Amino acid sequence: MCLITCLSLIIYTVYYYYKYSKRKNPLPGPLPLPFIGNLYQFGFLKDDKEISNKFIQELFSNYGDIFETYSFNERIIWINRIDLAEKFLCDNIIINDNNNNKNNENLEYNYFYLRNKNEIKELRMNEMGIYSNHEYSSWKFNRNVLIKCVTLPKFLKEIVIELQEQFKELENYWNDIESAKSDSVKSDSNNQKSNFKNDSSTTNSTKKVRNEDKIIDISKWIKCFTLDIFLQSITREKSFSMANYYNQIMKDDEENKLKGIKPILDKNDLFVTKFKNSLWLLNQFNFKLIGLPNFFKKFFLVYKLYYRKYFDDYWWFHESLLRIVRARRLEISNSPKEQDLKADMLTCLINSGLKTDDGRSTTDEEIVFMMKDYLSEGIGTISNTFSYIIYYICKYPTIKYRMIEEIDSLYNNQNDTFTYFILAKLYYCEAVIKEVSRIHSVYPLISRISNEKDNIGGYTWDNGQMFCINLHAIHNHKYNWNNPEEFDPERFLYLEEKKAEEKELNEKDYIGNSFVRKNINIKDPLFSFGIGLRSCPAKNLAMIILKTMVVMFLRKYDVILMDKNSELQINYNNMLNNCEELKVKIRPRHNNNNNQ
Ligand code: HEM
Repeated sequence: MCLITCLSLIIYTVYYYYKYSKRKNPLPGPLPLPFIGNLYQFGFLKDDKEISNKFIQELFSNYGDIFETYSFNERIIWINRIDLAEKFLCDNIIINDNNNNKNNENLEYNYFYLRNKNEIKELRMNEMGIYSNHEYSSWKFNRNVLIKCVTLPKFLKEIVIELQEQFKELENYWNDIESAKSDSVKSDSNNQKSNFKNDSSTTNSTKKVRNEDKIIDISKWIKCFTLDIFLQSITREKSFSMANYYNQIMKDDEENKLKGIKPILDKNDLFVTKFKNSLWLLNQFNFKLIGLPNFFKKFFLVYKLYYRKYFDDYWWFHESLLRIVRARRLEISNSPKEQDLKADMLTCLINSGLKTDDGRSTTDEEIVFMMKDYLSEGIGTISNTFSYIIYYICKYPTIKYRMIEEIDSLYNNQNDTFTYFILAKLYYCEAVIKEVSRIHSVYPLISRISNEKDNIGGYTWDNGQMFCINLHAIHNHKYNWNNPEEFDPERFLYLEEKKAEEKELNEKDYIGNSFVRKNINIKDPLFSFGIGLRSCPAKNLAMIILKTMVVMFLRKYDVILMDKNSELQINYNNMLNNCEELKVKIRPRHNNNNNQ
């Protein structure tokens, strides 16, 4: 028996490498192993945290602009230069219909699919929502509803106000946590005090300022802050992630800990845990199990048992959202017509889906899947981008002070609530956000599957070929950018000013500037929000949220890194480059008399 098994394995291995040597369009890349391909190098068999985006970037340095890897038996072609990815940029639909007959049933769209279709049916993620949806008409319908919501001026106005309310809560927690110990301030101030710009309060009382310094892990606070704002907008109930985190920090301080609301905090914690587990499960199917035959996903008992807990949490979370949608729908239908409804995300999703261009309304289930998209796509991207912004402006204080200057010139009073209209004037802050997104992609990789035979990178590929587009490599490639390793927001300032001046982009204007155009038909050189048909439908909303957060923070606080030589601590997890820790010292600026 043993001999037969060994013999079969040897025969399979020989056959595997024979087929590998005869593959169409051989490209450079690491040698795959039978059954698992290159997954052992991607850390598949280890803990999630060890999957390294760094490894992918190393492959790029070793194998160049186009290379290949294997996930189980699925061959993946990696694209690392923008001209090779030009076909994916198209946001028009390529119709594969021989009779040129616009019959919906016969339409096929190239590069519409992000992954293979063989994800587990049980999760229903291939037919609902946006991100994982494989059904074109359902995807388009849902995407349009979401776009309608996230571009509604009423929604945008409200979210900017909500952010400011929430920020006040965050500040209250910051005020309550122990001020930086004078010892640490003293030793630290020797090295770093000069980094804090001399604001008026520094001269008033050094002692007072010292006591107001706070040492915080801003990446953790901002994750909780974003979680709260998104959960609140989707559930219409107060969420308590910041409160929970505060209690965690104050665990030894019984006096200051929040105790009265413990049952509420526990309820929130349970909800967040279920949400995180269902997100984890989605990502397993979307990305980790690419290439695993569906047979194993469906029938492999150990596999099913291993994931059981996550399946249960997935459906627990789903049912909870469903109950929330039904209750809100009822509330809306019972409210008087003349009543002005709040513009939270849930209300907008329900209302925008009531009468759509397609002449049908969204079902409760569809709304639940969109809510999940909103949460899963919004929270990590926003919070991590904000942490990177803080990191880079600490590394480049002159840039930080120029942002502060721009903010101060627009907002006289630190305590006034501001509207979202004024955010459009923050050209420099926007340029900084874009430069941070370029140099450090929070979402470094995206994937596409061809639906028809096509030529990419000078090779002809059959339909069903999977491509991975390395946004991080594209954003840092010498082919497109002058001195890509330099952190230089000016390159985007130029684009923004040009945009404002001319309204329409004139491609020639970019030649010779920071973005080097090589006859590529690209309107915007930054791809942090993805590429083409499936690009992020909420990029405007994301920019509004990020700018609001930057204004709220910088008009009140100055910030420095605890360790000015520290590197960003990043883990590639759930498709995102997650900032694990960012210890900073913050100091109220007090440069406004109204704030005293
Ligand atoms: C800084 C913030 C954000 C970044 C960097 C970002 C980036 C991205 C990227 C790279 C993609 C994949 C696109 C592709 O495959 O080509 C994507 C898709 C998506 N994003 Fe965002 N995103 C951000 C914020 C948000 C927010 C706040 C939402 C909430 C509504 C959102 C909702 C989505 C959805 C639903 C998709 C799937 C689109 C589709 O498949 O059609 N994103 N995003």
